[in-house]
Amino acid sequence: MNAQSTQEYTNNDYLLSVEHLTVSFDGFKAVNDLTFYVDTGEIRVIIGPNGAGKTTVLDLLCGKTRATEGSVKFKGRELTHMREDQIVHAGVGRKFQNPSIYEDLTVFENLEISYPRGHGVFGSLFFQRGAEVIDRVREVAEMIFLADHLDQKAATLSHGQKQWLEIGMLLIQEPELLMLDEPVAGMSVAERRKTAELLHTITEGRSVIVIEHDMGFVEDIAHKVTVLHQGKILAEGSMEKVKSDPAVIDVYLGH
Ligand SMILES: Nc1ncnc2c1ncn2[C@@H]1O[C@H](COP(=O)(O)OP(=O)(O)OP(=O)(O)O)[C@@H](O)[C@H]1O
Repeated sequence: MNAQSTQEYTNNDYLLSVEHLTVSFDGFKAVNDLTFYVDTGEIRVIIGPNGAGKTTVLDLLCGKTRATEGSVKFKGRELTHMREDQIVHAGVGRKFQNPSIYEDLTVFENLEISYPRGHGVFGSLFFQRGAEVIDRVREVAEMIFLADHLDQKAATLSHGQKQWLEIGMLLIQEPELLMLDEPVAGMSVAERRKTAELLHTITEGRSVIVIEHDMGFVEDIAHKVTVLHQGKILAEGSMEKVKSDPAVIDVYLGH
């Protein structure tokens, strides 16, 4: 093994190793020399003021934005040179802020289309609906609290149910790392509570990275919190620790 490949596999203890990750937009470093590690089974929450670089970090991890420098290793594989679809295939799922579900299809059909063998809308037209798929759709629908809504058109779901459906569409692909950008924005208190329950259920054998502004929700879900400020880590640790950090109170929580 040469020196470079030895270095590439240094942090296999973690599901995700992000090291010295940097992206520069015309000289402005939106993410600046970021290093953090995520364990299997961990729920990591990224918080920080507007413009801190939170969404850009997820964009870098899922391949939507190319890193200028640094490395992202997922199960020991370098992701920074892979295309978005290759990263999805490697086991990384990303949910954006606005749900991208098919409103005219039922809950069942939305989940079925997302089943890996379905290969999107066109592939699924020629796709035999086997018992295996039906079982998996039912199992995921149960997890996302939509088992009694399988025949309902997605358009008629509440805002919270649509968010859960999209999480379900990712879960059916069995990602080992799931990234969620503000999953409870616009949800009722009851829906937030159920979403926290859902996140705790789905971390069995996988990790979740969540960007969130709702501190009550962060307290409910976070195993560890990373606070970003101006593209850098300001603080990291338990919610308890981060909450009482004067620098965090100064730039974020005190506002
Ligand atoms: N493609 C881009 N080109 C130029 N600047 C960008 C680009 N993407 C993000 N930025 C800038 O990078 C900074 C970080 O943005 P980002 O959206 O990651 O912040 P954020 O922490 O997610 O903020 P918010 O909480 O408001 O969503 C901002 O100043 C933003 O204007």
